[in-house]
Amino acid sequence: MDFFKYQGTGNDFILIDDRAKTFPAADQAFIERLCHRRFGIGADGLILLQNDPDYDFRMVYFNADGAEGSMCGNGGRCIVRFAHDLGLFDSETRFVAVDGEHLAMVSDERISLKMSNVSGIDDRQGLTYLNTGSPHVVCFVDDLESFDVVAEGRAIRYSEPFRPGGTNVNFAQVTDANTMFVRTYERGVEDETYSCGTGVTAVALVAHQQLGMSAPVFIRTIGGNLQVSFNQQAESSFDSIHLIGPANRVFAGTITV
Ligand SMILES: N[C@@H](CCC[C@H](N)C(=O)O)C(=O)O
Repeated sequence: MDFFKYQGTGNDFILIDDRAKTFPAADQAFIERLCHRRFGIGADGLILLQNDPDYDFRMVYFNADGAEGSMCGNGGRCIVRFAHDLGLFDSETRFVAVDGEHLAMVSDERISLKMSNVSGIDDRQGLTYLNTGSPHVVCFVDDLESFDVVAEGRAIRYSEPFRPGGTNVNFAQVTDANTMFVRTYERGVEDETYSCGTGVTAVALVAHQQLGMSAPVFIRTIGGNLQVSFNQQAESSFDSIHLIGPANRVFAGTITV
C-alpha cells in the first residue's frame, strides 16, 4: 500500500489515495501504529482521499491515536495539495469532510482553505471555547516561549467543562497589532503540535472579538506562518473564513506491515 507524507506548517500527515476504498479504516490500532514516531511512519494524523459522487473528493481524518477525528484545517490544506498533485483539479476545488463542504484554491506557494462558519464563542468556567470544525479553547499568555504548553494544555483538555470529548487548547501571545504567536496542545495527538489549523482559526476569531484585531490576522506557529481571513456576521458569528498557508509533500513510501 502506497502512502504520501505531507506537512502544513509542521503539522504532518500520512495521505492515502483510498479511491478504491480498500484501506482498513476501522482498524484503529493499525492507524495508530502508522502514526507512531518510532514503530511507524510517524505523523500527527492520517488522511484518506476517497471518491464522492457530489464532490471532487472526500476527506476522512484520523488523529494519531487512530480514532476518526473532527475537521483538520492543516490536514485539509495538505489533502488539497495531494489532490492537486494527483491531477484531480486545476486551481480550485470543492470537497467534503466530516464538517461538510469546503472550497479551496491552490497557488504555487499557498493553499487557501474555506473553513466552516462559526456561530458562538462561549465562556466555560472562565475559558474561551469555540468550534471551528474541531473544539478549541483559546488562552492569552505573556511569555509563550517558555510556557509549559503540554502540562497546561493537557490539564484543560481533560478538565470537567470539556468532558467527555475533550478539546484542543491554544495558547496565544500578541506580537504586534495584527499578529499572534500560537502554540497548541492537540486532542488525539495528546501533545503539542507544530501548528493546528482549526486552532489558529479559533485564535484569530477570538483575537478579533476580544482584542479588536482585523482580518486577515497573521499567526506565527513553531512550524511556520498562517493567515486567517473572515467576515463577522454578528457578535460571535463568522463566515467567509479562510485558512491560508503552505502545504507540501515531503516523501512517498510503501506500507509493508
Ligand atoms: N491538527 C488539526 C486538528 C485535528 C483535529 C484535532 N486534533 C481534534 O481532535 O479536534 C488542524 O490542523 O485543525
